[in-house]
Amino acid sequence: MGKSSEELDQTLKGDGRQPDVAHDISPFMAPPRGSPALRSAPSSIAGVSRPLLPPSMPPARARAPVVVLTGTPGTGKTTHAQLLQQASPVPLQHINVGDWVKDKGLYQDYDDEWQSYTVDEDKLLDELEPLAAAGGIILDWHTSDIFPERWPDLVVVLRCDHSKLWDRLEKRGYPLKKIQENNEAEIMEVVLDEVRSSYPPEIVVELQSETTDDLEANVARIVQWIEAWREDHDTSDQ
Ligand SMILES: Nc1ncnc2c1ncn2[C@@H]1O[C@H](COP(=O)(O)OP(=O)(O)OP(=O)(O)O)[C@@H](O)[C@H]1O
Repeated sequence: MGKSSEELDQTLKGDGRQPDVAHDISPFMAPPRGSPALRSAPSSIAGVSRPLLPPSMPPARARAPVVVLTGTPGTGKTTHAQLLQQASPVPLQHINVGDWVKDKGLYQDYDDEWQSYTVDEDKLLDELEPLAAAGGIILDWHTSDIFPERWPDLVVVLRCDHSKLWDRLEKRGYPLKKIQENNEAEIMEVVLDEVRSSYPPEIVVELQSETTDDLEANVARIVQWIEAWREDHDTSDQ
């Protein structure tokens, strides 16, 4: 069933990576690309804001869902994606979109000052379109509002207390300016705002990602959602 705390610890310790240019593809550091107006803050972010429900009228198109895992850099998207991939009852391809952009050259240029790539959104969407249509993917990125509304079956926004987030980003060796930008973005709920203005509320869920318990509970919950999605889609005879 769930992972032992030892295994979870191992997953978490395993991060230890150095700052990677792929993780510099940050909407918070790049020159503004239509960043959303900061609307009034949603209510409490403590815990889950709404029940995680399967879609009621699913399109019969895929054997497995498209799950978007988003959140400010450092909130735990990749860690969740890796564990979800292992725990999922259906095969899911984990796409770290930042890495894709870098590896496949899906960018226009690199901004030295902001240490950030300017993503070529058209190229990126063209690359991802067939995968999204086939289903069975986890899209792991801090920018989620460029994905067409029809793509995701579930959008998970990970949240983290800003002081914890600061520590995580500091451990990565991010420059102070970049830590501040991302920290402020988390406080101002920039990603959550983007998601809320891009996708229907019934497919959006906000989850805390501060502890290993959160991590384990979140993954278990998404797995449950996938089970429900499968039943809804009756994938048994495909
Ligand atoms: N729920 C959690 N509990 C404890 N530590 C966590 C949790 N989620 C993530 N972490 C730790 O925080 C760090 C950042 O996690 P991770 O790389 O998964 O974030 P990310 O959102 O994918 O970042 P980026 O957008 O920059 O790729 C890692 O060291 C990871 O182990």
